[in-house]
Amino acid sequence: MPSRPFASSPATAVAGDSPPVFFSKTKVLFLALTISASVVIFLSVLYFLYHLWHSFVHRAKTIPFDSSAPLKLQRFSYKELKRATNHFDSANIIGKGGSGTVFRGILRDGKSIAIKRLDSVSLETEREFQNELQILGGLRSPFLVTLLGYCVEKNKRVLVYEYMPNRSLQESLFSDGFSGLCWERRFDIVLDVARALEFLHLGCDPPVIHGDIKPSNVLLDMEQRAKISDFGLSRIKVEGEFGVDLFSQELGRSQELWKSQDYSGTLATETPAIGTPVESNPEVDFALALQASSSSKNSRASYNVKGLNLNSLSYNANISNEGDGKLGNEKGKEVSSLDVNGVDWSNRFVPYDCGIEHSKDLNSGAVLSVDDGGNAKQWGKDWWWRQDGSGELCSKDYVMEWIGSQIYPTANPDWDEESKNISEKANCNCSVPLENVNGGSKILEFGFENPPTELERKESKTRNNKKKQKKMQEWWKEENFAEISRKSNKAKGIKASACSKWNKSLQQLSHFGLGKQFYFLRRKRSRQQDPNQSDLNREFSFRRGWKKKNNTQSIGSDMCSGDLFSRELSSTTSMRGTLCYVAPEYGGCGFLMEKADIYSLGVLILVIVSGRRPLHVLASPMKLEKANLISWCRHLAQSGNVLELVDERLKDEYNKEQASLCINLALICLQKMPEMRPEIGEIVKILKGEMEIPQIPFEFSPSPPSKWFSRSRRKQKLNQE
Ligand SMILES: Nc1ncnc2c1ncn2[C@@H]1O[C@H](COP(=O)(O)OP(=O)(O)OP(=O)(O)O)[C@@H](O)[C@H]1O
Repeated sequence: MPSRPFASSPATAVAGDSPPVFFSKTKVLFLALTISASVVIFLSVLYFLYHLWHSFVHRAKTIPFDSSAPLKLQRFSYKELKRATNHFDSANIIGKGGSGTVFRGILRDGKSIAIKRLDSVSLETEREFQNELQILGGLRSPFLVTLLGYCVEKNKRVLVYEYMPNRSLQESLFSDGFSGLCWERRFDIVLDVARALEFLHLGCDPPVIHGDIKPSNVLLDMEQRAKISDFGLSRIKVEGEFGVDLFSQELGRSQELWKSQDYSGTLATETPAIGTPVESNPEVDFALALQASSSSKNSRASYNVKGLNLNSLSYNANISNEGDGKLGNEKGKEVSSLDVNGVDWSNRFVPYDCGIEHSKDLNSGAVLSVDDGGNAKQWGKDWWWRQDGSGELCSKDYVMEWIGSQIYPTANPDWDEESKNISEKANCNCSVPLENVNGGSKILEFGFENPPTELERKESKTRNNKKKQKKMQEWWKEENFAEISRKSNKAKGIKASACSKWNKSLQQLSHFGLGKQFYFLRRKRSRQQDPNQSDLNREFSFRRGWKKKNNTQSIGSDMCSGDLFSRELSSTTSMRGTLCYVAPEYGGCGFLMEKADIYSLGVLILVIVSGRRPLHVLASPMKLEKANLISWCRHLAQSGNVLELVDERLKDEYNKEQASLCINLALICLQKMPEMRPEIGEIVKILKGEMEIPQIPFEFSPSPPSKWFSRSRRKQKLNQE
């Protein structure tokens, strides 16, 4: 049987029948496809690699806030911290700030820690607590104090830091017990602080603005290298050029609500004390204050702050419901989350045990829109604009009034003839604070918080002090005539706004009486709150408002705060920063920008080099020209003798070249126009000797009366204005 021939396969048939052209066409097509696919793949890989490289390069430069990452901070129990500090024994107190007391503690493993226990839970402290956790908690740098953890239990708020054995620069420079710092250390500290700011401004993405650079926030480690701390007032620069903080918007708003609804409770409900009396404040920054008062108003640029998820209303309401200010017991609720430019803060919350509930409305993407022309009634708008000076007086005004009240109604022991001799002795040490010179009680006369009693007034009369006071008043009035008229017009304008009791009171008074009025208003208010509490036992902090004076003398800033006034100019919704260190353009009314930190750095450099406080009123009026460190420095720069500013305690043991570099650099940082101040990167380079220092500008600020600032010249200046 013949075998069945194999049927030819179609392929064979095709191969056999088709012309070779078909084959070549397919081949070409196949080849083309392969090549183009490979090219696409190659390009994609190339693109991917480029992206990888690009992000790697960027990552190397900055530390992005990984907002989605939960905080890697240890949560301590209150019990644990209590044990570490021996029941918060006063013997373990290492410092006291505006918001709380700092204790030294030792953990079970023997590690030393610093524990900051907030005095009370108010909206202010809450904001600062959160700021500290969310900003400092997310940053690691050898130039920043490390935040190790926190404790949140009921109404207790505690922050745990690495322990800095040499405490603060404030103590090293001004405390009697400290031997002082040699020049090399001082220069290193200047460089360390500059590098810390370099890290915050340039090394972080988005940049962080510290907002409160001052000696008590510069802590020293074992080797006396500096690290900066206290991020309670810091801001993350998130939107365009404006520094926006995480909490002030909502808390500012909440505070308004809180005040208006007059909640009762154990939580501090005090209005942020603005322009209220200062208990023991021996120092006044004339030049800065006047300079601040004369600087132009902040611009009212329109902008948006998007996606601010606010639940402080519910937070607020929750507190109010509780009545006693205690917070409930719900777990894992966030205090707030902020979504700005894609930055989602929702995961960066402190897991609270307390009943802080989400507000559905607010968390469903509420948008805070700040637009000058717009009519949007979103959250925070009222607060924002009030802060900008459209309704309430801003810190500049308060500073003016404060100075007026200082010169006008009080007997100032600093200008006392009799105290001259004592202080002259004290002047040997150029940084002897006033309280050391005159004794603690005398300070009360100087301060704003404690106007002189009848007895003190009589005493001051017998000392024939009036003449000098009058002289000062005249000088001050003359110096600020234009400003006063402007302000009184403004006060009339405020009448219409009917903003608050404060403003109503303001318009009824002449400018010089305002300080006094603040005092009485405040006094009345505090008595209403606690009739048994003596005003003398309280002290004023701009940051915290009135607070009870702690009898325990700690080594901290309270104790050595000769610059009591420079201690705190608030973290209230309308005033932030520390007077004498705060930039004039900011002054609590403007937007916190990097250049505000640069200004504070300028003041700090002068303080470090001179070993003096920014404002150091000595006992003789003749010394007033030296009272204001900044204006004295400017004066010395004009006469080409900046080295006179160097701390006398250093004798001749300092590097003259470095010292004049520091002073000149400080002068550049202290320019009124923020744009004229150098960037932090340049400052670091200048300090390292990698860049030439720019030419020193001469920027004059109003100065106290002295031989070198004649009356005719002042009048001329006024006319020019
Ligand atoms: N980590 C720390 N290690 C050692 N001492 C510390 C530490 N943190 C704070 N202190 C001390 O406690 C003092 C008070 O610090 P705190 O930050 O509470 O207040 P402040 O900066 O003086 O004022 P404010 O908080 O009102 O700005 C500091 O001046 C310092 O002496």
